[in-house]
Amino acid sequence: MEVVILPGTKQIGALAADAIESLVRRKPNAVLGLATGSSPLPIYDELASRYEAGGLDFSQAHGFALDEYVGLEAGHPESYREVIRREFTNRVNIKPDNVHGPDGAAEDLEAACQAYEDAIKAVGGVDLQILGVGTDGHIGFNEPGSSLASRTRIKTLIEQTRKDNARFFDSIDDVPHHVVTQGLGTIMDARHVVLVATGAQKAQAVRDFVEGPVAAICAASILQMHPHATILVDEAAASSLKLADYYRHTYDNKPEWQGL
Ligand SMILES: N[C@@H]1[C@@H](O)[C@H](O)[C@@H](COP(=O)(O)O)O[C@@H]1O
Repeated sequence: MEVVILPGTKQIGALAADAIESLVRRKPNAVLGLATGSSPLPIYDELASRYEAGGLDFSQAHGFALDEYVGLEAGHPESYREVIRREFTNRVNIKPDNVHGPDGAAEDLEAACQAYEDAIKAVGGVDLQILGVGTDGHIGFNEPGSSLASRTRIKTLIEQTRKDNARFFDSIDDVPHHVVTQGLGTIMDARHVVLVATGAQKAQAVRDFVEGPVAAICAASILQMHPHATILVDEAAASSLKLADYYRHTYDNKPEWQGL
């Protein structure tokens, strides 16, 4: 796990975009794992401006969303399918048919979750998975207690997550209780994961998953077992890390050829 402490969201967006740009240049049909929430927005903004400036081509790339609410009608502006479209895929030249999300409106959710796993496998798996983290340490919608080996499935949201996400809805009553999410096992299959956390409200979760034990009570801690996990944090989100100085020293002295 590599922890990179950066001054702010602009630098975080640029560094993550560098990793995605070099992947897409190396492998034009790269498979990107796309996350919602506010944390990845600087990455999407940066990728959209690099695309507009010319030279960054997503025409052969694929995108797979992490998760989705259950029970929102198709086209609901806060369904993650719409959010991903609005915040990222509509702003670059990725083909709409190449962008997928778990189907939270399916009649048979279990079959839809299996079909999603199959679709990811069919394109060869995710090359780079973008992640945020919830205040309770969830990634995707893998709430505390999620099996560390879980696959795409239905989950029930913890009240705190519904409160955290209520800002996107008219009221907390409109936030669904159920979601479908890639499992921790699914996320762990991605070849590179890049997690972004910013702001003091994430400091505890960051400390728990980076420096605490690997445990289902803090789902993101499974990333300690990932061979290529990059954690991009601002100073506020890094403020509770015991080894912050070591992470800074390591990154400052990193050989350039290593990349992210
Ligand atoms: N399912 C999403 C997560 O993928 C995201 O990481 C989390 C944090 O969001 P934010 O980045 O807005 O804090 O929110 C939601 O619960």
